Amino acid sequence: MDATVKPIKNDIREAKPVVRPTREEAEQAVRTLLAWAGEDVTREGLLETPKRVAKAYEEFFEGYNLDAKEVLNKTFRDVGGYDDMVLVKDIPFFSHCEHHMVPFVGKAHIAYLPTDSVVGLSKLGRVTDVFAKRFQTQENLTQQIIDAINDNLNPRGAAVMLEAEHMCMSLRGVKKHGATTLTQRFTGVFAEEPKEQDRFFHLLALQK
Ligand SMILES: Nc1nc2c(ncn2[C@@H]2O[C@H](COP(=O)(O)OP(=O)(O)OP(=O)(O)O)[C@@H](O)[C@H]2O)c(=O)[nH]1
Ligand SMILES: [Zn+2]
Repeated sequence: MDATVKPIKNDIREAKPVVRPTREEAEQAVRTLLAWAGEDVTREGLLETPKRVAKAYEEFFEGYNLDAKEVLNKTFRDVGGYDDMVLVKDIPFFSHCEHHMVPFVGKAHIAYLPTDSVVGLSKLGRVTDVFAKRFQTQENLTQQIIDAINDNLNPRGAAVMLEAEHMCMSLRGVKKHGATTLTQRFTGVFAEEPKEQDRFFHLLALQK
């Protein structure tokens, strides 16, 4: 495979290879946008900006190089037979809206009911970033997180809720600053038994 052709990991769209432009082409695209916005791209303050933006993009979108399977492949059995709900709430994340390429920022709440093993708690934050650090819709992000948990942990049930503010709704367009979007997905026992969903919501509502 050509070095510039990379499949997107953990994505149903991964069947289609992605041809990546060179870094120089990416930097040139930044210059084009600056000039289109009305800037003089030769002024001193902007000379290094294309390079900085490319570097920032490598960080914002590193999820395309990450693999959820690798994040979730290490599990532990030595938890005294614990098989009740594990919930990590208020996981901060930011992603970028695929429609406007501006951030949406919020918190993820992720729960699962283990079968016979658990995963390191930090990995739920890491798997959120595997998918958040891509161009996304909030719905797709929610679905990808829960799919990764189900595919890799085989839990009795999983629940994912995201709450986020979309800058494309706050800073431009409709300009509804402070509006929060909630998305949620339940699978397994959480989908089948309302009592389990209620427990999830109850634990989410508990004050620290
Ligand atoms: N469902 C969903 N919509 C999103 C998300 N992020 C942004 N959007 C919406 O995507 C829509 C794109 O609408 P368009 O009419 O194609 O684009 P637009 O003219 O820029 O729309 P406005 O934002 O209304 O100005 C907007 O309504 C956004 O609010 C997301 O994560 N999920
Ligand atoms: Zn948007």
